[in-house]
Amino acid sequence: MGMMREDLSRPAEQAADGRARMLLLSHGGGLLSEGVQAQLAVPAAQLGSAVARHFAGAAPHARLVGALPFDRHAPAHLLAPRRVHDADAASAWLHCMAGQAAAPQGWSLQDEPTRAGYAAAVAQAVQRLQAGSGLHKVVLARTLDARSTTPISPWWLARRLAGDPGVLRYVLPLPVEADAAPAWLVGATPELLLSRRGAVIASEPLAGSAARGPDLAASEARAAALRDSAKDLGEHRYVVQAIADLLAPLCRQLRVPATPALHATASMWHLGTRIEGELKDASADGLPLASSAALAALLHPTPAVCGTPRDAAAEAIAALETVPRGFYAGAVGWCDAAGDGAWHVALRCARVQGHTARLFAGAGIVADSSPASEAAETRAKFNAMLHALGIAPALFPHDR
Ligand SMILES: C=C(O[C@@H]1C=C(C(=O)O)C=C[C@H]1O)C(=O)O
Repeated sequence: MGMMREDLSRPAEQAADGRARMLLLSHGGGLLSEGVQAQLAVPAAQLGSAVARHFAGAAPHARLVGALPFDRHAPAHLLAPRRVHDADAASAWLHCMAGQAAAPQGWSLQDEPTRAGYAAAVAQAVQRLQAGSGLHKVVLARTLDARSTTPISPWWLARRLAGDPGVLRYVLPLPVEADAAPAWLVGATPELLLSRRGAVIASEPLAGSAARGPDLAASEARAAALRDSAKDLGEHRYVVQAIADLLAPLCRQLRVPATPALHATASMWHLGTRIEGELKDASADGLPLASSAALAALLHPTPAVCGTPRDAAAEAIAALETVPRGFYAGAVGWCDAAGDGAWHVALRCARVQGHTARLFAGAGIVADSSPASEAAETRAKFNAMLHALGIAPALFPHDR
């Protein structure tokens, strides 16, 4: 079912606007892909076998790059690039492309839902969670459309997101309708879904959050409160448990720390747990180890972005959210023919198309969540992107 499609756009055009380039860049490394040789557009459940079939007989360094959408049942957007460049080349390309773009200006902002609308959706979720119907956690997101009077370059935006050692930046060209303007998902995510190198795997889920902010003492106090918060520790535990339950049967050993650590980005505190394991040697049975893409598709979406249990939470999201997530809260990454690779949760991002950047932010809701605090948390999660876009906080729609 590995659907192979030839890319029909002209290479010269691709080179000029960067449409067929995907970028991943973190403190530890990165890549820049170029061109499209083939595409894999299957849903998560079929991804492992489609990736294995795609790589049958390929050289070990051959790679797939791309993303899984939030919806497990929607097709992934994976590409076999013509070339893959290293982190230095990726960085140089970003610098060059960003340098050719002007800073967007003349912003107008529109939130959907409004803060009050979001708080109302959280209140409805809390009712469902308290009703004892078996739903334990659901992650609800909201969006903010930032419109500029001038075009927004995804490369300019990705360069503006530099400087935070706790995140991985990404620029992902998105599939669009034939006559639509090109679109990208651009972001800086702190969350590792799954990495695999040989038999060694790691996942570092985050859940439970607080804003950092400029006042150091207040920020430290919020971090200390987060570490002790029963509500946040509970919210976090669902994620760790779900990942451990899915990985344990595949591993000969799996280390799951009993308590989370504090994880910082430039604007947020999170509770994070680094899970590490070693895959069972399945090759004795003549089976290859599950690829990083197959493992990412198995875990996705975790309760950090969807909820617990997964299907009931996805249903609640479909009922309570008004804007489709698309690739927000999906997974971005790469996998090579040996199965190694890394996949990150597509958070702290904007869908950039023409003059518009649609920002997304969500928060995990549990039975004792407060609608006002969850609205404030999502507002804080917009900050990194608002700052990168050069949008003054005062422009943010007033609380309604
Ligand atoms: C959903 C988002 O973040 C996720 C939700 C978190 C939480 O509920 O505390 C924390 C980190 C992420 O796993 C987002 O940034 O949009």
